[in-house]
Amino acid sequence: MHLGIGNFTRAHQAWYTEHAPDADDWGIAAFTGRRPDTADALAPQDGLYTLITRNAEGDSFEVISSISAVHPASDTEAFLGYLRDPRTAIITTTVTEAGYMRGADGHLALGQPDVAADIQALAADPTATVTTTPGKVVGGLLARRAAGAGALTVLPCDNLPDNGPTFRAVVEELAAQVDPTLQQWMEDNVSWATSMVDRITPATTDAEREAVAAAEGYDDASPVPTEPFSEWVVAGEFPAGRPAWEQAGVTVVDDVYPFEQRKLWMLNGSHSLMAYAATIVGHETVADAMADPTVRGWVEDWWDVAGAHLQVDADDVRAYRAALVDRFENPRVRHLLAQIAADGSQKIPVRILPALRLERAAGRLPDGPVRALAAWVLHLQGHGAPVKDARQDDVVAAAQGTVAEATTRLLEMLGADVLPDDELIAAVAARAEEILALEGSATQS
Ligand SMILES: NC(=O)c1ccc[n+]([C@@H]2O[C@H](COP(=O)([O-])OP(=O)(O)OC[C@H]3O[C@@H](n4cnc5c(N)ncnc54)[C@H](O)[C@@H]3O)[C@@H](O)[C@H]2O)c1
Ligand SMILES: O=P(O)(O)OC[C@@H](O)[C@@H](O)[C@H](O)[C@H](O)CO
Repeated sequence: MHLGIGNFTRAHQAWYTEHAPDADDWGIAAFTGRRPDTADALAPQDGLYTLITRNAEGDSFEVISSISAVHPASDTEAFLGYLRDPRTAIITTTVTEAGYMRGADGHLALGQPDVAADIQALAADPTATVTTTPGKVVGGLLARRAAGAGALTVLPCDNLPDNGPTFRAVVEELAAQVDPTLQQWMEDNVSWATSMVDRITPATTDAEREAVAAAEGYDDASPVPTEPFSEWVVAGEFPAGRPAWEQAGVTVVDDVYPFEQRKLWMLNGSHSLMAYAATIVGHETVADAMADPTVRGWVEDWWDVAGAHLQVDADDVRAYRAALVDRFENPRVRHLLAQIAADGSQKIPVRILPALRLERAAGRLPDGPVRALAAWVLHLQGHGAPVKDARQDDVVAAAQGTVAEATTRLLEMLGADVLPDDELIAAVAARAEEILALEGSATQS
């Protein structure tokens, strides 16, 4: 089962499952996370869609058939039905960082209205329709326990550090409010796996639909564009089995952390930096931003800092960084910075602030992470990409006033992995001024 079908899972988990040698034994029953769009588009195509791999030299097209059913998020009957079936072995998720429903303290946001409503609904009726992902999983596991359908694995595939334990914590916290007896059953029956996922997968536009029609001669309402590179690193137990993913290129390890830290800081960190800073300068896509020597210099500044703290050897960091340049410069992957900019309140704390905290602890204040933070503050003040955030009202309110005031409030609000101090605040304000001096310059040339 997959929760949160969108473009990424169709370029990644579904692609690995398609290419596993035992693919015929497996199928993915996918649910959208909130809106029914993807289910509406894919159901008439029997879950089939075209994956467009965009090489610098041209496109290749592949029909993916590993998604055997697609349901809207609201289809509770189907959802519980799969979990009552012992053949369901794995729940994967791509519900975005915001979908984990965590508060600033990292725990389940119990006061959040959707979370509170799910707890109330499940306590009254364990088969109730609920809307948050932790709520759905608790309802699903209650149904699985009642059906005696046995063990399974939960395998999150979102860009979050420690996504397995993180997801486990919010599910257990919600379960404790609904039915504390589920805890022991989960301990005996649920394996929480962790994964690092990587494949740059932009949103679909009409250009992709037209490309499929022109090259392949059929209409696909929902093709997925992606890059040639793909990586999936997985740790965990699969008591009910899994596709032979390792034969399709998945790396199975005991500890995902070094892979995840490298990817979240180097790739996603520089993505966030560009999403805020380069949209202020006037760029629209990652490739445009990378072609601007000033922005490229900002990215290199960030990589110098982030790379120095990774738990992988220096040669590996160099190779990863060189590969990222090629991936970001791929002219055929049109990855909109505005898409990456969403939900900074969930991303900045895991992509940028850990390296900044390490630098502050060592008495340093390097430009790379300070500039990324400054650019996010400016973004929240209305510069560059439009603000779209799971904590929209809170972050926009906190960002009022001067950059110094805004930065202080935002760092305090984020739970202070990095505490605001005078020197840091002055540095953020100085980097912000430099970025603002270039506002709109790319669109004026
Ligand atoms: N696109 C990429 O390049 C990429 C690469 C690696 C990892 N990811 C991970 O996959 C996630 C989804 O990316 P995508 O490109 O498929 O996006 P998408 O917009 O195509 O799909 C997002 C899915 O998440 C659901 N969703 C959104 N907010 C939710 C919420 N608050 N609660 C529950 N469900 C919610 C949506 O309904 C949809 O089903 C990302 O947030 C990221 O964590 C994406
Ligand atoms: O998908 P998000 O919103 O978590 O982050 C936006 C991008 O940084 C991200 O999608 C990358 O393209 C991806 O993580 C590459 O594997």
